[in-house]
Amino acid sequence: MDEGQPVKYGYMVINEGKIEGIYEEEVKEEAGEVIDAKGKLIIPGFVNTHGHTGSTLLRGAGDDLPLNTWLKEVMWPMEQRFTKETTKAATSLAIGEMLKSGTTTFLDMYHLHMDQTAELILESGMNGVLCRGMIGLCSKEEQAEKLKESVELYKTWHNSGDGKIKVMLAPHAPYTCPPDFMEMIIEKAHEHGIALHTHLSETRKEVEEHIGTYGKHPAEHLSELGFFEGHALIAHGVHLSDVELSLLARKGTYISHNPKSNLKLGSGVADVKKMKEKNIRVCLGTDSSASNNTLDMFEEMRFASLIHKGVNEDPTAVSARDILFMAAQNGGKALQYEKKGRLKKGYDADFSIVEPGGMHTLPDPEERIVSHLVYAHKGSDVTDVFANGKQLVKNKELLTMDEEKIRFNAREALAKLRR
Ligand SMILES: CSC[C@H]1O[C@@H](n2cnc3c(O)ncnc32)[C@H](O)[C@@H]1O
Ligand SMILES: [Zn+2]
Repeated sequence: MDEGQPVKYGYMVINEGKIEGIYEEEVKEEAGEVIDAKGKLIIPGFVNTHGHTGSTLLRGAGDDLPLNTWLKEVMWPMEQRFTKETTKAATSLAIGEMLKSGTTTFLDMYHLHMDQTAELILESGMNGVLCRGMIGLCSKEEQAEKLKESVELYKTWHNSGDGKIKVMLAPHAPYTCPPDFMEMIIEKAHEHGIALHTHLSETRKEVEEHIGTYGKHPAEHLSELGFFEGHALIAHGVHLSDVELSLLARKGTYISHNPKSNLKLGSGVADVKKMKEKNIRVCLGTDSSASNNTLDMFEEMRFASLIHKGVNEDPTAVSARDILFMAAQNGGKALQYEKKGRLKKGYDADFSIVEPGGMHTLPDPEERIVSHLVYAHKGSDVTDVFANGKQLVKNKELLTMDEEKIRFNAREALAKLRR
């Protein structure tokens, strides 16, 4: 399903992980396996462009706090106690949840055990972008060590697993990475041609403090340091000035819009209507389940579609098709996958089958299907999921992961943390 393209009925042929073709007539050629999705919807796999899978066990911890307090008093003290086992339990749970709700590609910004995350992604069959999140509130030696680790991660994993895994460099945010450290990271990114990802202008407080300290807005400051000269993706962008938005438009920077997290932390609402008017490349992310609290891209799509209509008092602010485009096709581009996020010949066979029969999606004439996908469907309507042509979810069951084990390990790992 592409932007502006109608819903189609037909037959999709998959070969060697790619979409070989989509036909209106039945294909008579012999097939290895035929999947009957009659009466169901086939949609592109979602691309979740911002999250922290390692934080998944903190779902429901530290509710009702603003970002600054939430990070300093809940997240960071808890995360300091995370072991490799904790992170494995958390990331496995996140991958399972994402897969079962139709996400086939995600970006993970985290600072612990990213090699293990890479292994888990490959085992699951999903696609993932690894970002070793760097917080620079430490000694110069530690900063250098974090950057070295990030570059190592790139050298080891970028484009591995037949291109399933990618790596970006990720300074956590301008308020945790002083300009000289930020500059070092940007230089390394340019030296190796690595894309950059960071949290940017998420809260009013951080922007005001940045202006107070440096006399300039954070995005303008990052631009001076060269952040937007290569491929760049920022998360949030809730408090960007008009000048900054125009700058990001000019630079072709991607913005991961994370509406549920922004609402839950009381950070505000990004001006997606204006971003659209300025032709900024917007994609969608959940952030972590500690600030969301689910990783269901259907929910993210619904919030993204509704809040901008409400805040702008304009029901045309963002359409259902705009949102689907952000959740799949633009996400694929933001994460530098050339052929993801579309059901089109030559694209990777990343798709989900969605059950249309629930009472919450009836009646369902053809012209309302896109509307239903954004305004009515939920992740639990996904029955089957494929990535790179391989089936990963069948009849709502994970094929490459042991769900019982994931559930047990998540509870156990949290219990251990609390002991
Ligand atoms: C060092 S990268 C991982 C780091 O990021 C924290 N985090 C999670 N969500 C957010 C957010 O919305 N803004 C800023 N930082 C966030 C997470 O807890 C990890 O410490
Ligand atoms: Zn985040």
